[in-house]
Amino acid sequence: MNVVRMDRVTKRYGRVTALDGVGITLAENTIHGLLGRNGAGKTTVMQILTGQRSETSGTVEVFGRHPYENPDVLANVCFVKESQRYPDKFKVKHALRAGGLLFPNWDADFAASLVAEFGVPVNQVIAKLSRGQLSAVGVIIGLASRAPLTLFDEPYLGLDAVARRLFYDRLLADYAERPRTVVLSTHLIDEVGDLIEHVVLIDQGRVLIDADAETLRGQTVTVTGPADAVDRFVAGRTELHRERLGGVLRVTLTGVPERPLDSGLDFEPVSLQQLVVRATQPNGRPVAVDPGQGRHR
Ligand SMILES: Nc1ncnc2c1ncn2[C@@H]1O[C@H](COP(=O)(O)OP(=O)(O)OP(=O)(O)O)[C@@H](O)[C@H]1O
Repeated sequence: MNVVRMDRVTKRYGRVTALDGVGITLAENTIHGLLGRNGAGKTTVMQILTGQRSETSGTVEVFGRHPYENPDVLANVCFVKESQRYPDKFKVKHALRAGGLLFPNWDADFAASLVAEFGVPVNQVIAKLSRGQLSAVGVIIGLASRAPLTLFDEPYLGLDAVARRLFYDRLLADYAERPRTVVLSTHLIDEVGDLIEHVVLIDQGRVLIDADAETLRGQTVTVTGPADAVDRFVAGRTELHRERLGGVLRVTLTGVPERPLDSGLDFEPVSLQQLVVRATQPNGRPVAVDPGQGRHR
């Protein structure tokens, strides 16, 4: 079942077209990576899905209904963002209590264990927390909400590497026991590469890639070799990027299920981060990859 459906969604802010005909479906019980360069439109997508902004045109459905001012939909949605604001005098414990009131699946024991693991002072006024502690509060609320649709818009930017690892580990462990639909928007792609089951890559307001992560990883390679031999191999395939150094050509391709033996060409695997960089850098080329539904091991 799909939890989210966006069809031909456009969002304009005055003269700026932030989203330009976006079509996305997010499957139930899947961890999605919502990736793209600065200003690509990721936050706008998440704001529309969580009823914080309305689309200029197109169709938006979350759990089958439009999310805007729809309490039935929004009770099942948790949106955690880096710039999250809290009332001035709120202490951490107040934010956690609010989480318990807002989210039907809230797990107070889980929240308490995360507070201890992240070392967040619950009696501290939120405005006086360090940047990392503030990020930890968002992450704790996102995890303990157990919302059927949980979106994280880079809320862990303030966390140090150890705390980020803790977040990824707790997310994966909890998700394995209680699957839900998660959207992670991040620029730390290598760090979340193993978590992501489905990739949505947005560039300049358009969806470039919407594909099962495992398939994408397995079918994306960089081929290097003599220019004419590489050109013969890549003919008719979907190119993400090419660079030429003298007589040597290096092309990153997707949709390559098998590497031919004895071709005299060199095939290198491509990480998700490399793929995103190559697909979105100015001489990268848009790709269309068949969407598939993946699940964790
Ligand atoms: N309130 C606004 N008014 C005008 N333009 C806006 C507004 N919010 C976003 N934009 C523009 O819409 C585009 C998409 O912005 P958005 O915040 O969705 O990108 P993003 O992918 O989340 O970027 P980042 O990775 O930098 O957070 C950008 O060009 C941005 O400048």
